[in-house]
Amino acid sequence: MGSSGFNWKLADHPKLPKGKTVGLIVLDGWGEANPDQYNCIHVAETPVMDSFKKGAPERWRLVRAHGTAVGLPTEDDMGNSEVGHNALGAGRIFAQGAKLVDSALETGKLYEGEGFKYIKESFPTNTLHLIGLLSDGGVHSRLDQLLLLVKGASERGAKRIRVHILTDGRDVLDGSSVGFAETLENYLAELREKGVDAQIASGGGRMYVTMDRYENDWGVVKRGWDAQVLGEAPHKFRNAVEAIKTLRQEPNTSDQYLPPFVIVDENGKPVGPIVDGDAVVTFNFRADRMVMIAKALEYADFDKFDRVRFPKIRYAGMLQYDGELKLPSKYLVEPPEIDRTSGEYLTYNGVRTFACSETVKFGHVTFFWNGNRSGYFNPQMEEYVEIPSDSGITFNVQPKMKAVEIAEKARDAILSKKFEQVRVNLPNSDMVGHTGDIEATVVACKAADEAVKIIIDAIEQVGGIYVVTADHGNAEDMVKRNKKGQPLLDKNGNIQILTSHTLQPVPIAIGGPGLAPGVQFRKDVPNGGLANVAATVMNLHGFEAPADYETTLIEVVDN
Ligand SMILES: O=C(O)[C@@H](CO)OP(=O)(O)O
Ligand SMILES: [Mn+2]
Ligand SMILES: [Mn+2]
Repeated sequence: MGSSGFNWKLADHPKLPKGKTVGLIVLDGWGEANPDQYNCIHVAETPVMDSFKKGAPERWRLVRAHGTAVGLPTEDDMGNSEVGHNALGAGRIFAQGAKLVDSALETGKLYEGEGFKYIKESFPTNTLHLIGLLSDGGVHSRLDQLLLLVKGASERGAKRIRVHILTDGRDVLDGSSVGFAETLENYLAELREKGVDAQIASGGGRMYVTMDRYENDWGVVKRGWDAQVLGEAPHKFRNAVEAIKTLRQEPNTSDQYLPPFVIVDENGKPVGPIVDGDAVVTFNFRADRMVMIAKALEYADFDKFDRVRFPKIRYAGMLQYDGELKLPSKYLVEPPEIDRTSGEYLTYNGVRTFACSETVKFGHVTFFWNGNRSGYFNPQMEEYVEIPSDSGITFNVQPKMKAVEIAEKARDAILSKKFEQVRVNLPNSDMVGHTGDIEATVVACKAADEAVKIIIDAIEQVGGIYVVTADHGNAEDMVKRNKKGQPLLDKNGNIQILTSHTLQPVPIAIGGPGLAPGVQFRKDVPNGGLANVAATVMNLHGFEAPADYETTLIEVVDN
């Protein structure tokens, strides 16, 4: 029994034994697609992953990792780490942030909640600031939701609105920011005609300004703070479209890495610093890259960088980003209630867990895995190890990242026999895939494959079981395609590089000496997705999954 009185006891699996070491490997951004020159996984030497597919067809299959299979609004929504790891860890499909915000805006419920009432108190006298990612990528935020929120707020009394934009180029094509900024500018101009003083106030590229995660580099958040709150940045412009167009011409920049800028008036004064009494909304629905800025905006006690000024604001997140820290305390839309995750169950059923990745993905196999909850369920049963990531670089210059270090930590954890589950995320194919550098992504895929080898060799040694899968696609397709699947060319005849995730399914492979001989993938779950993995893994630990979990992918046949 847990402290809440809830019965966490899982039923024994009728056929599968307990106590095996299960190595659970998530390759980040590793999908299955047609083998061509833009499929970096195909181009790379990946003997280990290839052997799973070729060697044991009844223990290798594809699972869905995008759209409704992971709780996103439509089948056109690519997968991402948050929804992917949520599904992997929770074993059920929850309507995710993107969808919840859509419906809260559509029904108007967003405006009736505590969060909106709270920020609304600032409207008569002060400015409403909106900070977030400007694109239609649908991974962290969506432009249409931002426009609806601006409209809704202005109809409910917001007279002065300032938008602090973060340019994307990671979930959408590089170079598309100009268009998104134009759309927003035009919309704000319409509002100005109606008497609302609405403007873009600052900006910067998402990977260089504000949207760091897992405390990899507070300097990123500070650059955003300086521009958004203090109104200070190395670059000053009269409007955002001009800012983006100009700054993109600087060497080594892109939408993702645009330097911070502020918009100034005719006297050179910033148009929208954040001051006492203002309301602030971070409009991203996705959690990981909003937690750090939320801490800076909310915590009186804060020592990560010198804020210079800490204005007394009314701050709300689009969602609550961390369910354990209850951060931020005010929010516009209730987050998905991802409860009773597999990780929590396993701590109550004697399964000791080790989880590891490097900083940039550390929270994926801990925080996301556990339903957007930081910390341990039970520190006696769990150990989480973070390998520090390199910071201040784009990962195409270091495509091997910390794959070997992660794999060696996992290997040692497996050989120590202190854990029944050893879980890792290998970031390479995703992080390097996002840079759009095809050559480097090939190196990244090879490095990930080598890391898998280190871990499954350790599993062999202890007589354990491995489960290798991925959270969504990325490196298997690096080019934008037309409906027929042919690469699209830009005006100059160059292929259009796809930096984003994809809609592709991902592989899952099981094996190892500890796997009971008759275990194989069932044929009757053809539409299986990431949410089916949790029940599968519980089985491999010797338990039946809870009744409301998505069904297991495996069966045990007598042979
Ligand atoms: O980097 C990120 O924030 C996203 C892409 O926007 O990637 P992932 O979902 O793999 O973390
Ligand atoms: Mn991912
Ligand atoms: Mn990614």
